[in-house]
Amino acid sequence: MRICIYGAGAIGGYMGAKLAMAGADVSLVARGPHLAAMQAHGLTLIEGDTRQTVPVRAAEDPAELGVQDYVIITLKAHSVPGVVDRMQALLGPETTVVMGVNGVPWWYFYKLPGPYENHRLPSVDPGDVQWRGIGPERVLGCVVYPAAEVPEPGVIQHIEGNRFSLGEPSGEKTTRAERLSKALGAVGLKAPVRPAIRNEIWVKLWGNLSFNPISALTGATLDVLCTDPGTRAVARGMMVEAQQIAEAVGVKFPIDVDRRIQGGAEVGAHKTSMLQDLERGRPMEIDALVTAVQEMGRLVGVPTPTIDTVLALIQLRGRTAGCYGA
Ligand SMILES: NC(=O)C1=CN([C@@H]2O[C@H](COP(=O)(O)OP(=O)(O)OC[C@H]3O[C@@H](n4cnc5c(N)ncnc54)[C@H](OP(=O)(O)O)[C@@H]3O)[C@@H](O)[C@H]2O)C=CC1
Ligand SMILES: CC(C)(CO)C(=O)C(=O)O
Repeated sequence: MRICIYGAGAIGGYMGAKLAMAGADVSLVARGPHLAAMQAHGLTLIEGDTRQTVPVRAAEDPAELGVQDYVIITLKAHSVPGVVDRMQALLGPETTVVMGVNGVPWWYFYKLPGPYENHRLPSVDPGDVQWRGIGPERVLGCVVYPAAEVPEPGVIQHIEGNRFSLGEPSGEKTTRAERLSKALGAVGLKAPVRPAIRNEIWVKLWGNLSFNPISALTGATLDVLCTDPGTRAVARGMMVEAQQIAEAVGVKFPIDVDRRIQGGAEVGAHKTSMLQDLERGRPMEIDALVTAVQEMGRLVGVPTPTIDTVLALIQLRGRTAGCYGA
């Protein structure tokens, strides 16, 4: 089984290292000093007290890697449209593409029974570039739970978690999903196949939608922003609006808003990825995490006053910092 990880940074590097250490046929697409370090010295994974280095097949140009059975995309959401052309070298008629990316996925409405079936989301897929160039029929949905970082080029620091939930947009149990689940399970990752992956996408998104921009606007860590009465109320307001939107498109939440905020508080003094990106002057994942939810609200007719306010603030914050927009 040939697996290529496209965007082998923190999350893709973690997954890639686990696969490579177990002898799987895995290759990595990366760039810059991180790619150069992996090519020269291999990929190092630090997990707890263990530090292991493994040789990996890594390239910037996917054409060097050939057609794959699975392409696992672990880029930031805003980076995916720009690589669709290059990715074609990895895609054959049977290739499955796993979207290991936070936020509302561009394929969201594919095979979703109801009035919005096959609706497109310009905020995450401008010009339908992914819909046309990857194709929703190739897609296996994924919710990424582990936390990881790249402390220096060629090195992945695993922080916590090992679950990558998988699910077909149609909810069907398929051989391609089961095969990947087994392959990831065999290397020490958890990859359950879910019958309703969108439910899980929203539970994760609840936090990213609200905690991430609030942390970037305030500089606060999760423990603080989830317990400060003012920011907690803002997060709660965003999440309640999001719940109304999600339920309007058939999502069922297994927990309530307050339990989800409590979960965020329990993560502790952790900076969200959006705050980290802002501090490092890197592009922020605003559109997949927040703008797309506003767009879905407009689509289903749910007002989003709290989301609109926070989105306006974080977009301007991102622009003034050179981390968002043109
Ligand atoms: N890190 C985490 O703990 C978690 C992340 N996620 C989600 O997972 C996804 C991936 O995040 P994460 O792993 O942190 O991101 P990273 O930025 O660490 O990884 C993405 C990698 O792709 C590389 N890349 C970008 N564009 C290209 C390109 N055109 N060609 C080749 N390589 C490219 C980046 O290089 P460069 O650095 O040069 O841009 C980087 O090494 C995001 O959606 C994130 O929100 C979800 C849960 C936790
Ligand atoms: C820390 C957490 C869970 C916040 O929602 C996250 O996923 C992120 O930082 O992107």
